[in-house]
Amino acid sequence: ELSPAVNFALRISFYCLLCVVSSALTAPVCLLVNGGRTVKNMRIIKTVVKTFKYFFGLRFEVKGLENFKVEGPAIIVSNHQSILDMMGLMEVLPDDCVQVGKKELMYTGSVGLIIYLGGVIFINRKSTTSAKMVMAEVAKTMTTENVKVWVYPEGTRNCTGDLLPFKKGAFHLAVQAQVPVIPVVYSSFTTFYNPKKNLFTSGKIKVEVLPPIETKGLTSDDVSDLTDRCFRTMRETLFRLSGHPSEAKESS
Ligand SMILES: CCCCC/C=C\C/C=C\CCCCCCCC(=O)SCCNC(=O)CCNC(=O)[C@H](O)C(C)(C)COP(=O)(O)OP(=O)(O)OC[C@H]1O[C@@H](n2cnc3c(N)ncnc32)[C@H](O)[C@@H]1OP(=O)(O)O
Ligand SMILES: CCCCCCCC/C=C\CCCCCCCC(=O)OC[C@@H](O)COP(=O)(O)O
Repeated sequence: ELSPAVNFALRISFYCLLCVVSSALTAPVCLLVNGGRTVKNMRIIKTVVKTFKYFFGLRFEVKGLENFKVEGPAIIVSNHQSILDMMGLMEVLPDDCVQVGKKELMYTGSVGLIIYLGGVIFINRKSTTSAKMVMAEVAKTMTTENVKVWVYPEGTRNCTGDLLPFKKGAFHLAVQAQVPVIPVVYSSFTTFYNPKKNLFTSGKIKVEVLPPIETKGLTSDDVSDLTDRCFRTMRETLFRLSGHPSEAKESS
């Protein structure tokens, strides 16, 4: 029998290998079908990534997909626990939706290439000014190009079973473009995935797409309130989905 540490390392290495190999095989398909960097490639990437869950015994139980059916663009915000999130992302990703990612992801070989081809917007987290400039540009183009933008407002991975405080970029973006915010919550992975405990087994992930929060008429003065409201709703949902109702009560 393998030790938990070896078992964990093998499973994570296999996940990374799957990502690297699938990206190398999918990139030429994206180039042939769509000719270059475009959000249309996300449909191809999604089809491939949706098969990954079977290798790891993961099941997704999704509710509220109808909440994505808003007219035109929107900002989607969700909790970010692990590199495994890419499976959960592709499980629910609506058409014409790009993600905001850290620019370091560009330098991960074939994975960087596929992420680039899928139209991911890269930001430099070390420079607030440049990140804000990129986000302001996105606010302009998302309306003209009719795309949704997926942001992880915690700004980094966090697998503690709770949320980190939200950064405000996504909410500035929503107010600048006057588009709704759609929160998406994934239940905590902690029962089946915990790198500190070398835990990575099969498991079930509950996903809930919450009703859109309108931003029409809001100004930059309202961004903090909008951020807080979204944070509270998502935290309550996270605890409800993950089975920690007492903590949800304490936070309200
Ligand atoms: C086929 C096989 C495939 C194999 C599988 C592989 C992959 C699948 C394919 C594709 C999927 C790719 C998915 C990629 C996911 C990547 C996920 C990530 O990388 S998460 C990390 C990066 N994302 C983020 O950081 C987003 C969240 N962060 C923010 O929104 C931040 O606010 C920020 C804009 C980045 C700026 O952050 P910074 O820390 O520098 O500053 P603050 O947030 O503290 O803000 C300072 C200050 O400025 C105000 N502010 C912020 N933004 C704006 C704005 N746009 N306009 C005006 N003002 C702004 C903010 O309010 C603060 O002011 P104050 O404190 O007064 O409120
Ligand atoms: C030639 C270079 C070769 C490098 C090989 C690297 C191989 C990488 C392999 C697999 C990675 C698959 C992961 C898919 C994308 C994951 C996106 C992601 O989850 O990024 C983390 C980011 O959101 C937050 O970063 P931090 O938590 O702040 O850190």
